[in-house]
Amino acid sequence: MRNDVLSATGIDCSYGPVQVLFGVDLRVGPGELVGLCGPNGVGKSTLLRVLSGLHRPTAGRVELFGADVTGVSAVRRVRLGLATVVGQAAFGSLSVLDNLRLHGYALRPAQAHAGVDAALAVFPRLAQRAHQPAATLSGGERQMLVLAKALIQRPRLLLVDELSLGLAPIVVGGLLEMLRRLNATGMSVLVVEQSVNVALSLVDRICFMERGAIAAEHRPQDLAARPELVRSLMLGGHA
Ligand SMILES: Nc1ncnc2c1ncn2[C@@H]1O[C@H](COP(=O)(O)OP(=O)(O)OP(=O)(O)O)[C@@H](O)[C@H]1O
Repeated sequence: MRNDVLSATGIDCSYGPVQVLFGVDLRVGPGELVGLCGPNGVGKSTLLRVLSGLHRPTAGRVELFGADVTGVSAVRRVRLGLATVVGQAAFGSLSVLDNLRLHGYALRPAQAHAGVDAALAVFPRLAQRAHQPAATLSGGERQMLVLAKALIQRPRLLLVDELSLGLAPIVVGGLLEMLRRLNATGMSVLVVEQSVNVALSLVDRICFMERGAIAAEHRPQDLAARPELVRSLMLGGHA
């Protein structure tokens, strides 16, 4: 579809001789918040790596904002408006502010400055800790820092891998609220989530992977009264 912000069609992907993605089709529309769930090892993170340009598919096509980016580098995808949030990596001995500044290195100074200010405005908690070494942040604050870094580039599409991993529910609740607010500003978001309950509380549409492909797609409201279906989709083997 022409106005999709992200469209992946027929994606195959392998690690050496082992194929892990089999003809994946996935799309994210403008302003949509889409979840990607499924059992461990089904290929969710691999798909995210393919979408962000970190791993080359063996077949298929990836389009971002209507442009074919299948063979395009991760850096050029960032320039087109894509940001990816994976893990909680930060330079522990550097301050929160320096971590953010470092992330804006590829931007013009004025742009980087404005990007850092905008990111800190989204996360006042980080602004309070701007001069603290990143190593002293809590898990939730570190997750805020990786989200804030992604925001510096002012992305139009945000890919998030495992936002809730290892975090207390109250911390996750705060991060979800942040994602909702960013989405409300018009930013499209694709989240890979291990917790189906977290995903269901957040997204407009949820895609379930099974055996390296998208096996089902639902609106959260359609799943509210179908816990058995949700369980089988999360365990795999339903298709
Ligand atoms: N760098 C790699 N080299 C070889 N195989 C890999 C590599 N990364 C992942 N795999 C394999 O590819 C398959 C898909 O892994 P992937 O991490 O994409 O799944 P996932 O759905 O994100 O899993 P999880 O929910 O546990 O993070 C798994 O069988 C995994 O062992």
